[in-house]
Amino acid sequence: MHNVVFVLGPPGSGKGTICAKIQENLGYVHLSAGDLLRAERQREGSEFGALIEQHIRNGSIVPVEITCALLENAMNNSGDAKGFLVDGFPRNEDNLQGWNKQMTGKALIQFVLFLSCPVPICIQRCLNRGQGRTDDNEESLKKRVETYNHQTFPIIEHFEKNGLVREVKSERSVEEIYADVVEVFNQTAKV
Ligand SMILES: Nc1ncnc2c1ncn2[C@@H]1O[C@H](COP(=O)(O)OP(=O)(O)OP(=O)(O)O)[C@@H](O)[C@H]1O
Ligand SMILES: Nc1ccn([C@H]2C[C@H](O)[C@@H](COP(=O)(O)O)O2)c(=O)n1
Ligand SMILES: [Mg+2]
Repeated sequence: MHNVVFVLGPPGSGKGTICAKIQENLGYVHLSAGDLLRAERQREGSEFGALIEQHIRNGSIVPVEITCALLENAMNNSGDAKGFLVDGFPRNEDNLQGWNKQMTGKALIQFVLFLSCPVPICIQRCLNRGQGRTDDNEESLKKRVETYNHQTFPIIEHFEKNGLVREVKSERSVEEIYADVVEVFNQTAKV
């Protein structure tokens, strides 16, 4: 049974940055759904490359059958990990239903780490990111924020109703955010 922490928040809220620090210090393995999709997009012979690129540029969400298979494969190939930080997933109802269908009995959701951050700050972070992403532009970001507000935030609200959300305000410095994140993990370990 894989232990899983979902990491959600608007584009540019710092999910990847904070997950990297958690992985470095707390023994969890970071799996970014976006990174896995970008790798699949580039993979020689992938039948999904064009579809993935279209969704990424459009800020829309790839069908869960593709994304969940990549996540499950990565978890199964990660050896005996303490747990997995599943970054940027589930991002919509299709993701959530697909996860429930494919991963029930295989994964236990410990909690959802929600990095909340004002959208204008997030947009500036993405525009300044400098990683050459095809979706770090005004047009794509507009659509990504739209997707987050209308499709992803309802997923966070779903988990909130089940008492699983741990919100950390993320407009602050990385150090301040991470200090609160460590406390969240410490509190979970005590339960
Ligand atoms: N607390 C912070 N303060 C200032 N800059 C930050 C902070 N956290 C992350 N950044 C920077 O903002 C950019 C976006 O961060 P990151 O890639 O971690 O966000 P993300 O939530 O994973 O975004 P996406 O959903 O687009 O993948 C990066 O350039 C990162 O270095
Ligand atoms: N569950 C997911 C996660 C990501 N994607 C696609 C669409 C996103 O805009 C893009 C980039 O994700 P990020 O690296 O910003 O977390 O990847 C998806 O379709 N489904
Ligand atoms: Mg990211």
